[in-house]
Amino acid sequence: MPLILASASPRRRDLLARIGITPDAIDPADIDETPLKAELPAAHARRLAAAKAAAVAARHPGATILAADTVVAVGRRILPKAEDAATAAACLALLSGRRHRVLSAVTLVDAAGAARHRLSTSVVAFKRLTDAEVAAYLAGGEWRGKAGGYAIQGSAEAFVRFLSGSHSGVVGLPLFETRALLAAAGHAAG
Ligand SMILES: Cc1cn([C@H]2C[C@H](O)[C@@H](COP(=O)(O)OP(=O)(O)OP(=O)(O)O)O2)c(=O)[nH]c1=O
Repeated sequence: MPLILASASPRRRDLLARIGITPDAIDPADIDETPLKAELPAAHARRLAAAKAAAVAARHPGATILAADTVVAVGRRILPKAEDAATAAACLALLSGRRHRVLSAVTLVDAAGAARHRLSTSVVAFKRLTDAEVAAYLAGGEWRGKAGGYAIQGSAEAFVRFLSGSHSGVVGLPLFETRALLAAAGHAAG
């Protein structure tokens, strides 16, 4: 049965390829990603992954749909996706010298329309960032479109003093959880 990746993120496509899965189609959900009032980070990631999968499933009856959502959180606070340098700078100021969580929720809707969910939680600790490090990182542009204003798959990995959890989950698609969901729906991963 066809597999649809409900994501505009090229990182998610590349991560899937690492376990030998090429989706038959890519159909981004394009839903409203605004957090609800007082919504906690894990609930937010779960809700958005489920909503992306449901929106795309409605367009592809009988297909398997895979969707994910990644959230960077400091305590109960959800950091924005950085679309401009000022937002990225504010995120980096918050992350400098402390630990944060990265929550990646994955939803798979099977051919019969049943949804299954998994959540990956990672803890990441950044070094204390100097003004020069922040300025250089902002100039590099890797933060654009990234939750929390950084991409661990790029130069920001050099800021990471400690990581516990799932590296692929921080990048956007936790491969352990994704493989389990795909296998349960009859899609063999490498
Ligand atoms: C923390 C972190 C996030 N990110 C990215 C992954 C996601 O693309 C993005 C979080 O936004 P998401 O809303 O999870 O995903 P998206 O809007 O890019 O794509 P779609 O909703 O269509 O699936 O941040 C990294 O690439 N590296 C990182 O280290």
